[in-house]
Amino acid sequence: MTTIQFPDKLKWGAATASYQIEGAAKEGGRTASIWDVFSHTPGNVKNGDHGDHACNSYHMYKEDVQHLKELGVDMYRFSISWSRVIPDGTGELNPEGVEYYRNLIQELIENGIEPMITLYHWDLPQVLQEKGGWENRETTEAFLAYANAMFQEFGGQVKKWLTINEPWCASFLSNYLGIHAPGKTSLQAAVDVSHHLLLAHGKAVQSFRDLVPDGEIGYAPNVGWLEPYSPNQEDIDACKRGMMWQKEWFMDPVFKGTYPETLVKLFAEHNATLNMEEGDLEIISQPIDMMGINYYTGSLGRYKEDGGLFQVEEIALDERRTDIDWPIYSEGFYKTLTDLHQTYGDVPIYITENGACYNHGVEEDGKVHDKERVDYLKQHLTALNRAMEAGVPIVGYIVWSLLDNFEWAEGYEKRFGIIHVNFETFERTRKDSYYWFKETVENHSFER
Ligand SMILES: CCOCCOc1ccc(-c2cn(C[C@@H]3NC[C@@H](O)[C@H]3O)nn2)cc1
Repeated sequence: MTTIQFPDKLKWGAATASYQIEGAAKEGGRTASIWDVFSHTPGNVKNGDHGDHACNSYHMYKEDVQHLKELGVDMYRFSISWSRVIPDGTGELNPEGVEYYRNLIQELIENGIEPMITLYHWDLPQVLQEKGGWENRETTEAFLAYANAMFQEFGGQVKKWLTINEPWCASFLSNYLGIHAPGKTSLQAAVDVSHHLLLAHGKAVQSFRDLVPDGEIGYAPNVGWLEPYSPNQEDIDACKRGMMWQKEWFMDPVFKGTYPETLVKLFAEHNATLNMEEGDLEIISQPIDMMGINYYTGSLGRYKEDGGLFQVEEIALDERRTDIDWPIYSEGFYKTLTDLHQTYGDVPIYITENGACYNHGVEEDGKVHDKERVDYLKQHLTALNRAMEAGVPIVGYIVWSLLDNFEWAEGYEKRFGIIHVNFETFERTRKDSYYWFKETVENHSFER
């Protein structure tokens, strides 16, 4: 047996998101978000699932906090439902909505768990979508007002903040590929949304410096790794293009104050122009205190002339896939982390999401034997440890997810939790992976 030992300074956490776990969609003054509309539109979500009740965490947050306390983690990453705290998208705060998050934060702190808030985890108020949503530059001002209100309400107790979760998903997956809300299929819309998300991020970072001067703020891009299928230059270039879409497009503006020219040109060739105003990039490239990285999967990449926008096709390294059919590629995690460090320097990195979809149910012994998830976590935490030893400044690892939850267009069938949720009774059952993660956190190490 080999021991994988982590430095004591590495923080451990678990993550969720508002639309995926809260439920109470029409309670406490909350109004519809784009995900309420999208999930209630037939055909958009598997099995017609939606987030009306989700994990019922709006009513069960105290139990969730107890699971976190007994897990022994340092921090809990959750997101705020914008339409719960500001039902009109702009203007008045909803006291009931604010009170829910104040109670959650209080419960966490009283149980020795540090809150990490994600301001935008995809659930834009529908009221704002009806005014153009993120395609409308004005939404960046609405986001700033929402962020400021949250900084003022919770900045005294909450010192770790993320502005935007997975901007690639919230822009291209949602407005070009049409797979997530609002389900558009316009490259121009996606390019506009991606820029406005980054602009909103920069405006919030600027304001955060005044409102929470002792806090840390960042954002949480998602990245996948594409390893060239062969040493042929066309395969190497195809992989660079494919990864640029999630990596350089969302990181160069923040860390270098520029967009990658290759993609600006590629989008223009497909009639999608980057519409910026003077000063936008200065706002976007405000220094941040940390970067969240969400990593799940990777594969080999090979040039394919008719391989879509980036002329690349993905080929799984081997047949092992999770139950959401994503290849398992922990070496890609190591390569992603070392590549980011080489490209963007010593910005502290939180792994804000890493985890696997396995759809085990509760067995007759009342347990959930998700060995495959434990194996996935062992492989990826080994890769993380290698990256730390290679000098990558990783400061935290936050597993996705604490609970099985609403996995967007895949609905409830796809389970990422270390805790099983019965979506009829809302009963929580700790999986084998919960107990393995608890021991790993406790010992800062595991055997493999
Ligand atoms: C190119 C074609 O691609 C078709 C599908 O494309 C994707 C890509 C990525 C995802 C995806 C889902 N998740 C997990 C969530 N992260 C945030 C949290 O809320 C988790 O639920 N991350 N990425 C889904 C679909």
